[in-house]
Amino acid sequence: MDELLKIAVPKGRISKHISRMFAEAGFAIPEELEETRKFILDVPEAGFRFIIAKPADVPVYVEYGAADLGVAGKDVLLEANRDVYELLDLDIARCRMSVIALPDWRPTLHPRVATKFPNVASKYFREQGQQVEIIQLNGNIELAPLIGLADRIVDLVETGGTIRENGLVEMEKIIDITSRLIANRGSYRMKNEPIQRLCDRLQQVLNARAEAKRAAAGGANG
Ligand SMILES: Nc1ncnc2c1ncn2[C@@H]1O[C@H](COP(=O)(O)OP(=O)(O)OP(=O)(O)O)[C@@H](O)[C@H]1O
Ligand SMILES: O=P(O)(O)OC[C@H]1O[C@H](OP(=O)(O)OP(=O)(O)O)[C@H](O)[C@@H]1O
Repeated sequence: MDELLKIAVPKGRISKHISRMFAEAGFAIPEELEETRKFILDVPEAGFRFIIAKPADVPVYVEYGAADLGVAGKDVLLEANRDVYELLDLDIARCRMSVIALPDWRPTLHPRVATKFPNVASKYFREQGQQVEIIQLNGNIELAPLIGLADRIVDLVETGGTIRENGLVEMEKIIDITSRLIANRGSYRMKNEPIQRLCDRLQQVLNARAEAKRAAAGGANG
C-alpha cells in the first residue's frame, strides 16, 4: 500500500507520549513531532502522515476522513460525541475529570458551573438531579470560582497541583480519563490492514508496559 496512513495528533502532552509509544512500537518517529511548526509531517519509512491538530479538533478530522486515525483524550471524545470508532485505550495522558470548588462551597439557589466540557458537565448534573447553569470557558478554568464567575467547575485533575495552588478542592470524580486511538469508519474498512498492523504493534507496547509495571510492583513487594 503506497498511501500514507493519516494520523491526527495534538501537539503538547499527547504528542510527547505518542512519539515515545510509536518508537517503542518500532516506528522511527522524528523528534520533530513535538517541535515542528509544520502541521503535516510525513514519515514515509513508517507509512504515516502525522497531522498536527488542536486536541478538540482531532475527532472532527477523523469523523470527516481528513485523518484516518487520531489520538484524543476520552474527555474530548465524550464532549465532541463524534461518529468515530474507538480502537484502543493507549493508557497515556492519564487524569480524571472532577467537580471542583472552593473549600467553603455551599449549595446555592442558582448554581453556576464553569467548564471546557459543557456537554459532559450538563449530562453529569442532570443525572445527579441538579439544575445548574453551565458556563463554557476555554482554559484556566480554575480561575472561575476565584473571581466569582461560577461556584463550581468541572475540569481535569492529574497531580492536583493546579487546584491546590489555587486553593480549590476536588469534590467528586466524574470519570477517569486516558487517551484513545480513534478511526474514521470508512478508513477502518478501506485501510484495515495497515490500521490493524499499527493496533497490534501498539497493543504489544501496552502489554510490555503492563508486564514491566507488574514486574516492578513484584520486585518492590518481594
Ligand atoms: N494535567 C493533565 N494530566 C494528564 N493529562 C491531561 C492533563 N490535562 C489534560 N490532559 C489530557 O491531555 C489532553 C490534551 O491536553 P493538553 O493540555 O495538551 O491540551 P489543551 O490545553 O486541552 O488544549 P489546547 O492546546 O487547545 O489549549 C486532554 O484532552 C486530556 O485528555
Ligand atoms: O492536577 P494537575 O497536575 O495540576 O493538572 C491539571 C491541570 O492540567 C490541565 O490544564 P492545562 O495545563 O492543560 O492548561 P489549560 O487550562 O490551558 O487546559 C487541566 O485543565 C488542569 O488545569
